[in-house]
Amino acid sequence: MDNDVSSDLTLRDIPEAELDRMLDLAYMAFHANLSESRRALHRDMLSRTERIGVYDGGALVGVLATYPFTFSVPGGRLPCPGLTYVCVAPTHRRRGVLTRLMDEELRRCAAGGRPLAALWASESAIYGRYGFGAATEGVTLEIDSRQPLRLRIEPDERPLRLVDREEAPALLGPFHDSMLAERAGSPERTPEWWRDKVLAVEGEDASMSPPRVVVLGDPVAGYVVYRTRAGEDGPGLVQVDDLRAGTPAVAAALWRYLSGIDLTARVRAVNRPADDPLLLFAADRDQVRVTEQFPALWMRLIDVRAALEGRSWAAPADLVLDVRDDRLPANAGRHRLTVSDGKCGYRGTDDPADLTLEVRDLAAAYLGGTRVSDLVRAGLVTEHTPGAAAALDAALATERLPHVADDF
Ligand SMILES: CC(=O)SCCNC(=O)CCNC(=O)[C@H](O)C(C)(C)COP(=O)(O)OP(=O)(O)OC[C@H]1O[C@@H](n2cnc3c(N)ncnc32)[C@H](O)[C@@H]1OP(=O)(O)O
Repeated sequence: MDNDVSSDLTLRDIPEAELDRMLDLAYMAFHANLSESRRALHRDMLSRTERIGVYDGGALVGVLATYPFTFSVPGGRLPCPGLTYVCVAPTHRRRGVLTRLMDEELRRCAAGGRPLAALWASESAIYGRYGFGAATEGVTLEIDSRQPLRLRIEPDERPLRLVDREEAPALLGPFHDSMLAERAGSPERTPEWWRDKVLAVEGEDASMSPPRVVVLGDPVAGYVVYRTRAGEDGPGLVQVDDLRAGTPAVAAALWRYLSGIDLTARVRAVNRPADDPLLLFAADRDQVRVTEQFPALWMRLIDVRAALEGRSWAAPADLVLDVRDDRLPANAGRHRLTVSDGKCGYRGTDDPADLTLEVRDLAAAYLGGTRVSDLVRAGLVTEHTPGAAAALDAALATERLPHVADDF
């Protein structure tokens, strides 16, 4: 694809002075028409990113930015840039501009010693070719709250309290951080991320209220960030942006609170883990429905060895993986994965492979969200040694499904 880019296109860093041009391009590509205050917020957030652009003469025609995230992986955390604002001018689409940006970004990640990269895709067809696999899934849950939420467990009866937006990051940050160990797949949140993203007064959907923050327990045992919208002719909607609870009883108390808010008849949590305990402790599954299921975080193993050695492992294994990686050939070829005492080693070998797989499929399985044996059954991974996929699954297994609540 690189050859398709005409020679007068150049790639370089986007300076801060050009943030408005970058936003103009992004709003055009995403068909957005945003308020001045929202634009100012985006400008501020973009100023904290690394940015690369493709220019046609003086015109900016393609952009890509990265947030400097650290992500939870099983048993630890690893540097993992979050790719965002990926867009190409409609006049320059399908000429290899994205490929050029992406190859440069992957090269920078590798040179900078970043073992992983992650993104949310606007369309699922785009990023597999660059070695990204869908590593976490989200589900949308809807509660019919015209009736009180019926539960099979006793909710925590401690009082709930509303917290100011300004106080929330300092109060919730340490609790949120401590919960990251429970599930892989989430970025650590800085105070700026809380302020500008999670708790932005004007959210992505301008029809929703500012965020409300409700906390249970002191010290914090659980919290919810939600927004509401009045109904046109009837009861309105409660939209849950973020809910975390230390125990099932605390989760039950928060869901019951949300379901009881006056003048609303529906609670919608757009992005929850597929193994959300609410689906089990709801007494009436007709009252709580899964209305959508979607790939959430797309992950790229930039340095397969560092990524594998940087997570913890659930069962011993001794397997030769033959990894295919066209874009970062340092990852390609046969490697022996040996796991003992929860740690793995990964070294090049000439021994025959037990499994042959593309790096995008290894990324899908990396956080424990996709089973390698399912990928074998789907014809995507080749199992040369019977039982090898099951052995790798046992080693990769995590107690809970990975999940990311933060989109970016
Ligand atoms: C992390 C994020 O920010 S996600 C947001 C992504 N951005 C958007 O959706 C905004 C609107 N879309 C765009 O700006 C552009 O169409 C982009 C960025 C998706 C693609 O940019 P382009 O420069 O056109 O991509 P490029 O020409 O490098 O395409 C490379 C390959 O991907 C394919 N491809 C690109 N976009 C898509 C797509 N949306 N769906 C399916 N295939 C696609 C191309 O056909 C091409 O395939 P080939 O190598 O087999 O020929």
